[in-house]
Amino acid sequence: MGKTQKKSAKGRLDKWYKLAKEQGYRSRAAFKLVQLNQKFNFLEKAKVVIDLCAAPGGWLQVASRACKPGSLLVGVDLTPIRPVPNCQTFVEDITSDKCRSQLRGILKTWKADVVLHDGAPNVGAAWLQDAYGQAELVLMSMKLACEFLVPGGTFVTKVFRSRDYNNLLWVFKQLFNRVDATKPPSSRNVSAEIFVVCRGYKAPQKLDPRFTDPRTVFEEVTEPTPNVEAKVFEPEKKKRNREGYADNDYTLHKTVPASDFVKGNDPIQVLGTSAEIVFPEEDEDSQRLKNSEATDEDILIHCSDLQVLGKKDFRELLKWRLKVRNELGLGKRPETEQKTVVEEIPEVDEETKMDQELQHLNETERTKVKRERRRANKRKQREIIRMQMGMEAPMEIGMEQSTMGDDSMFGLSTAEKHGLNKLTDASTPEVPPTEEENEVLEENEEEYDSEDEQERLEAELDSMYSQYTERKAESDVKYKVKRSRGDADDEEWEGIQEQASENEEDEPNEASVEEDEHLLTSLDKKDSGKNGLSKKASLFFDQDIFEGIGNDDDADKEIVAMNSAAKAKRSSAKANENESSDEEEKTRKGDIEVVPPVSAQEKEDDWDSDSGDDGENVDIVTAEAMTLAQEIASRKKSTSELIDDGYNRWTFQPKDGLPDWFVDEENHHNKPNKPITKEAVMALREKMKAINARPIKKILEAQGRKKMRTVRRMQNVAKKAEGITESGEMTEGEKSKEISRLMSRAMKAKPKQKATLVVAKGANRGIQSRPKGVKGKYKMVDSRMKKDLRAQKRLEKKKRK
Ligand SMILES: C[S@@+](CC[C@H](N)C(=O)[O-])C[C@H]1O[C@@H](n2cnc3c(N)ncnc32)[C@H](O)[C@@H]1O
Repeated sequence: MGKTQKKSAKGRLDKWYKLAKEQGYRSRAAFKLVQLNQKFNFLEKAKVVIDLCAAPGGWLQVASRACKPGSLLVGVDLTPIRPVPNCQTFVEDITSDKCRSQLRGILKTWKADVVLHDGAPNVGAAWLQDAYGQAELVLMSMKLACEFLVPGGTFVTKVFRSRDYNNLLWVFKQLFNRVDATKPPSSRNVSAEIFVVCRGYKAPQKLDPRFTDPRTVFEEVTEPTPNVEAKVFEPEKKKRNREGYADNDYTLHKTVPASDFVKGNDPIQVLGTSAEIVFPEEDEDSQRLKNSEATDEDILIHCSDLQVLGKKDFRELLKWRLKVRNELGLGKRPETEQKTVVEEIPEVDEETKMDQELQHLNETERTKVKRERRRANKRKQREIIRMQMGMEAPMEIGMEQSTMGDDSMFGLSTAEKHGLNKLTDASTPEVPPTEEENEVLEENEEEYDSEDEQERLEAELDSMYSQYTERKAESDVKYKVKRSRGDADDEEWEGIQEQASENEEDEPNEASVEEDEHLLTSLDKKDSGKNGLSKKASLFFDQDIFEGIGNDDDADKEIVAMNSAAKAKRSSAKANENESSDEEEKTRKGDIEVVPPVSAQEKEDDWDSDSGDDGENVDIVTAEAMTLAQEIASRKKSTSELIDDGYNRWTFQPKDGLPDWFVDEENHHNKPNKPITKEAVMALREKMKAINARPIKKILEAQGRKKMRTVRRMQNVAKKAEGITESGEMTEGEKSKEISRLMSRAMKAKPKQKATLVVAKGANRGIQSRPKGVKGKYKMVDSRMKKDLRAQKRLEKKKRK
């Protein structure tokens, strides 16, 4: 960087040239489109692309690689283009009517998503003339683009920085929503070319002919006095006042040494008239400036092309100049210079008036849009309230599932937009907002600053989420099952003990009562010689923190008393059944029993009593539950271990006040990873196999019906047999014969009525009703079926032989 690039034949063979060779592009220009597309992303979505002035075809190659397969790519140029895969090309002058009709013939009723234009008349010695010719060509290409572009389409063109540059830009802005001028890195600095990407074609019903008439567009605008300050400080606003290259001075690329810019008294003049600030090696001061700490990469980039800088960049350069002036010991800026900077930009010309008018119009438009948005929000809110009151179904207000994606009300993006970013931003470091962001923020603040508004939005968010879950449950059975299972799981996990006592309400399980009692007893005994505690436990309880616990631990005693009372209640129930034990009798007397440490055997008994019949009939359906069940059954885990396991980082996660969608997401993703064993999985599989092996309900019902029919038949036979035995007309032999005949008839299943097969051909082809002449059950078949059957029989016969 810094070195002036020479526009010599050797200079052309730069890295882009080599890269183009390497990647098989026909021209180094291809990289310009690659880089433009990287920045603005217009090719990926395009289905129809027109490349005006396409020879030798580099841009067409890029388009054919970037667009979707099957896209229509058309290239036109004065010179023939060698065939490019997936592209159609023809030779024509883009300014001619023939070109237009040929394009129409290829595109038929289609419209182009992107129109590219990289045309340039052969820039020779007569620069001024050629520059005008190029600007005219651009205008013609724009005219063609307007005819073929879809609304919202993109037009990419190359423009030379000349007198007409600003006029062209002004026209583009009238026809497109966004106009960006840029110089891709692969475009040589010495070249005056600049690329303009115009997005969002407004597609006016009638194109004002003045926009495409070179005489009107390039009409001279008289500039009373050149205003360099305006160029630097208001480059966007004052673009139309730029006079391009000075008369009789057609040097395309003016450079100025950095030392001149820094030492000089009129930096603004320099910035307004030069194309590049260079750091020549022979200039000691410039080199010092280059190596200065204040000179970062951004500054070097700004210096390399002043023509594409904006207001902010110019300010940065001026700030940098001040810094390095101090470093060079040049001190403060001379008075005159300071004056220049603060000086007000003179306004008053007609152009400024037009600008002001335009600004005013824009302002009015913005206010209108804002008002409409606010109204739409209010309407939506009213509709939601109506819906919540059951006055309207969600579909009636157009909240379909499709809107429930990222952009939906509970999508994070929307939530953030509506000021709910607190939820997601907690850990994000604060980044100072840019000017544009500030504007947006201010707008948002204006609209959503009140707390009521936030609450309303949250309520809206919640209600839409519940609708979403309902819809999801309706359409997704799996989700329904999962949710119903999940609801049970969703109850806050309060540890195993609490859950157990919840289940049994005021009947705490015996093991837990004894655990508590045992703990207290152990604590009691701590002072009196730590009986019953292991050495490790004794050491643990020896710590200062436990001092005095054993003496006045009323709370714990209260717990034990409560547990004992519950136990007493249960014991009395048992006593009624004459099954009272000694222990229970003691409890009935109201004693707070001091239980000796539980021995291994007693512990085992605990397990036995735990697995008692009063437990709920729990169905184990997950591998985690099966693992736990096996551990309990095989006594790998004790009660206290289970309780300990119940306390983890998920145990006391507060869920109050959190929105449902957030809690659902948490339940889905943030959950304990409970261990499972291979045995548990196998056991579960076996269980499922056994369940699957059971006959299904319908079969069971059919079997039952059959049984019932047989019983009824037998009852009938019994009645008839009674009649036969009582009859006096028959001999004993005849009677028994008749009865056994009746019996065998009743036992015989009625032969199934066979269906008549009717071939669907001739008059029977495609009929919906009963075929003529067919009685009873029938089945429509095609001739093929019968033939297949015959073939099968033949084969079987053959095998038997
Ligand atoms: C810089 S080249 C285009 C390079 C091309 N984009 C690529 O990537 O290979 C400029 C082209 O514009 C063409 N051109 C100039 N005036 C034209 C016109 N009136 N109609 C059609 N093509 C024109 C020239 O023939 C030349 O091939």
